[in-house]
Amino acid sequence: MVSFRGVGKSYGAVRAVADLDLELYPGETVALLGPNGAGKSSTLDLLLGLRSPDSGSLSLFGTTPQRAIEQGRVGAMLQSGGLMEGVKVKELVGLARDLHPRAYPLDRIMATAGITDIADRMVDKLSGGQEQRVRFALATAGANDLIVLDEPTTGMDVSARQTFWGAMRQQAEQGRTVLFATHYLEEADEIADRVIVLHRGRVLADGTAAEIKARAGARRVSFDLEGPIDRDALHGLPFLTALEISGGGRGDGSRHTVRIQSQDADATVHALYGLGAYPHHLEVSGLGLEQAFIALTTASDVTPATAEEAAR
Ligand SMILES: Nc1ncnc2c1ncn2[C@@H]1O[C@H](COP(=O)(O)OP(=O)(O)OP(=O)(O)O)[C@@H](O)[C@H]1O
Repeated sequence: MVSFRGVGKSYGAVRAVADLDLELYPGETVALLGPNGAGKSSTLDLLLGLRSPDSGSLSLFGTTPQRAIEQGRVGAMLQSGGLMEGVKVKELVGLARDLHPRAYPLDRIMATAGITDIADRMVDKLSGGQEQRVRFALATAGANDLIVLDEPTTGMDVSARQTFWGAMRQQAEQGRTVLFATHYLEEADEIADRVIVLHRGRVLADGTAAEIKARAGARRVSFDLEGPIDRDALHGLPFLTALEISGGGRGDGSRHTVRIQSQDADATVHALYGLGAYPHHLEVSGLGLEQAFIALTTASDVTPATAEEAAR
């Protein structure tokens, strides 16, 4: 239903999207992740026909983005662009409803977005989180087949976020495709059934959150050490990608907690015993999505971050 073939987009010398191939299928909930400047917003702008590609081609529902939007197949909630001022919330949502070829009843849109209680508020008097909910109402004013959300929960409090994702789940259960860009990796982990990691305008990884975590390869190893520690020897352990040592006072008898990221946890632990160390509370676990994301993006950088930075 969405197809990018070799799509490129530059702004002057900045290559925001580079030779991007991407297919989205009906009913998927897809998270678009990437560090700042990775090209997420540019990709969404291209998808929505707000910008034209310099190279390659893209289609939505077998037609152009503009045509698909005219047909009321796409709803979007973007980061940029202010809301219309001088109108009440219900008037603005009513306007979006009137423009939608397959609109839902106004009460239902307002209730779904959790804005019934602010229906009579002026749009320019809303808090950041309330504005986001109104944007959400505008994106879901009718029966869209695809919903595109650029960092939708920025500024929302915990309960607003829960309401928001509950409503999005309902949309997905009704067979809609939901594509959202986010910096909240836990949202991607919990909500998306597919995660696409963009970096420097290209797809770096594409799969379920579990696949992305496995793809990062690294595992976490943590343990405590009693007594004096040899920091250089720990830094010299094989296959380390990150090392963090905490605790330990000035006295020799104190306990340190060591957290390691390793590309080969078995070999690292073996070498640790080889140092004559006796690790207590040894734990080996997979990476969370956040660490996997950092491991993947830093590994692909020309200048990788230091081990300490990667561990943070
Ligand atoms: N209108 C523009 N003019 C010039 N450069 C731009 C423009 N829009 C984006 N860029 C540049 O293109 C690159 C990709 O930006 P984009 O906003 O798509 O990234 P992003 O992944 O959405 O970033 P963020 O997470 O910070 O929102 C960045 O280097 C950005 O500075």
